Amino acid sequence: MVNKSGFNSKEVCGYPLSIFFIVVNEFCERFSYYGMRAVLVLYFKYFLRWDDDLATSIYHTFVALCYLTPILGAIVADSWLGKFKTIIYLSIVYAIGQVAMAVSAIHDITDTDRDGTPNNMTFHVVLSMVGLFLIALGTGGIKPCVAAFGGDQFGDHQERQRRTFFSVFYLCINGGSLLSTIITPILRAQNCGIYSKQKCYSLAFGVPAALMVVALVVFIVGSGMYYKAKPEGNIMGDVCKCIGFAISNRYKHRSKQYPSREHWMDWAEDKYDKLLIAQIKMVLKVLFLYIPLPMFWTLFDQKGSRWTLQATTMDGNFGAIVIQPDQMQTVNPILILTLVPIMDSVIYPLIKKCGLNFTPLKRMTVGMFLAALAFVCAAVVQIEIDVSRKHLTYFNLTQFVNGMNKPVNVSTSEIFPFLIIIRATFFLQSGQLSCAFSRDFGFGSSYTFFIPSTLSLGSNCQESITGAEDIKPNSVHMALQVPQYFFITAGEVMFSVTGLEFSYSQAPSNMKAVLQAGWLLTVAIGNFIVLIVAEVAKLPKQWTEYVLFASLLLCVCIIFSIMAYFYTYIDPTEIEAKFRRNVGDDDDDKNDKQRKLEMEMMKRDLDRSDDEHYKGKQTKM
Ligand SMILES: N[C@@H](CC(=O)O)C(=O)NCC(=O)O
Repeated sequence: MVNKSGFNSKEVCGYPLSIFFIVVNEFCERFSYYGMRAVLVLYFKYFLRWDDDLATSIYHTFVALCYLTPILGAIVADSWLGKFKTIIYLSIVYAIGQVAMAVSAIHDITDTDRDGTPNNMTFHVVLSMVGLFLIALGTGGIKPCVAAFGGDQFGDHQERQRRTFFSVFYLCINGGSLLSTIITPILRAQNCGIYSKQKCYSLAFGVPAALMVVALVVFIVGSGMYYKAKPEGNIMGDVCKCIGFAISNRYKHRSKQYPSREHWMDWAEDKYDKLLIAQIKMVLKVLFLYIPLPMFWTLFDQKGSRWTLQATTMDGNFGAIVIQPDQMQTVNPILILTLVPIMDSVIYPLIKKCGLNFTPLKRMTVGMFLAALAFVCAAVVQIEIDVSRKHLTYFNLTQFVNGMNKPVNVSTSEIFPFLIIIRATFFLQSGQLSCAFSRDFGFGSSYTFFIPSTLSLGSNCQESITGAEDIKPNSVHMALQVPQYFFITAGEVMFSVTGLEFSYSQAPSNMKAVLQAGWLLTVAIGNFIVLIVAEVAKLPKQWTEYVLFASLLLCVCIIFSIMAYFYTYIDPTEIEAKFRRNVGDDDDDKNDKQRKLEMEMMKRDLDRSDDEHYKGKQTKM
């Protein structure tokens, strides 16, 4: 198959073979990203021993950084390296970051006294922060490139196949996210270590690191099959320069003696192409509409922080399986995989049949409302938890009272997680004495075990050791989080999937990437808002913070619906064609030299008439 640029690519069932490598790459990369992110907040809390607020703040700073770097990636790819090389180089940076995270979580490295806790926490903090910075640079940098690189592989005659590719691409994102969010919490819950056994964060970060290496290798293997478009020049730079010129030119002509122009961007006409100005106007119109959007992400991204911390205070016993708090996040991709097809093939057509015009902006407004509703549900669940007063911690606190007159060494290994309850086995070691006993725990419970003075060589520890329950297990079930996950995911489908499509359809042909970067920027700002609101509000009760966020989004939702009401949908292709036709008509009549001459004369005439006009105004005044 020969694509639009004359590139001859191999095809399978009408699809370029190269996209197979891109789709697999995306699956592995998203596995790596979401797998690492799923356990991140618990790593901060239980490994680095940060409090909930610091853990939440650093988590959101990291997510914000991941969505700020796409601008950097887009600039590097468009103006310098091209998409292929940008993906390769930034994927290497990304993989190094993931490896740094895995190494930072090996407690044995600084556990000099071998008591199970790191002795030099600064080393672990610094290494993990460097790792997170590299990951943010890598994942954000490649984000606007991979999907666009996939789109580039199709010819103009393959519109249908390209659309299918983007759907499969989105499903791969959520497939990767779903699998990793199930697997990494399981790995994290294992015990591992050289000198002492601790929760295995190093493995939970190590597997995503390995998957990132796989993603890179798969992408490189496909190298010979890709169509690699040359960098088209820095469109983002051109846009900024043109806007800058319009502003400075407007400022230079700020005096009332100069006639105003229809749009402030028209002040760029003195130097820039009319088509470019028209395209920038379209982009600015959409960017203006983006202003309230970060608030949606402020709520949406808290499922990885506040909601995961909330789940640690709940009972994850689902009968046949025990769900880890960080595994609750899988509800989101599961619902995405089911809701997207249902919405597309049932709900939206049904609404259309009822004669309602459910425009993209209306869908996004409803999506915001649903996210606010999700936080109302989270607040109700939080009140339940607070009332139950059994929310100390998800981890079982265990202490031993030693009745013997010699020291006893106790170690433990837990059997996780596909059991109805958590069963912990303890190993006791004191001189010649060595025995083991097992106990079942409920989530959040705390026990004290008594080692009797009579314990000796050959004793049956299972029977001899008695225990007392200090804190009863968490009683509020994790299933209560399902409604809040349902509303936030339904909101995501209506808001995010529609928003992406809206941004694409309203963007001029050469600025689709600019608007994608703008869209991703709203996610970054949303995550910064979490930090600001949480810091400024400093509410004593978690449920009041949820209500505050729900109220803020509701207000923003009302503002957005008003803005949306005044928005008029455009067809960028038609507008661009109109401008090109005007230039084309000129081309038919004039040769290059003549046109240049005419332009010069026109400009001189304009300058003269402007001068006269201004002079005239001055005399009138
Ligand atoms: N629904 C999310 C994935 C998740 O949160 O598990 C999604 O589709 N995100 C888009 C992305 O590009 O990661």
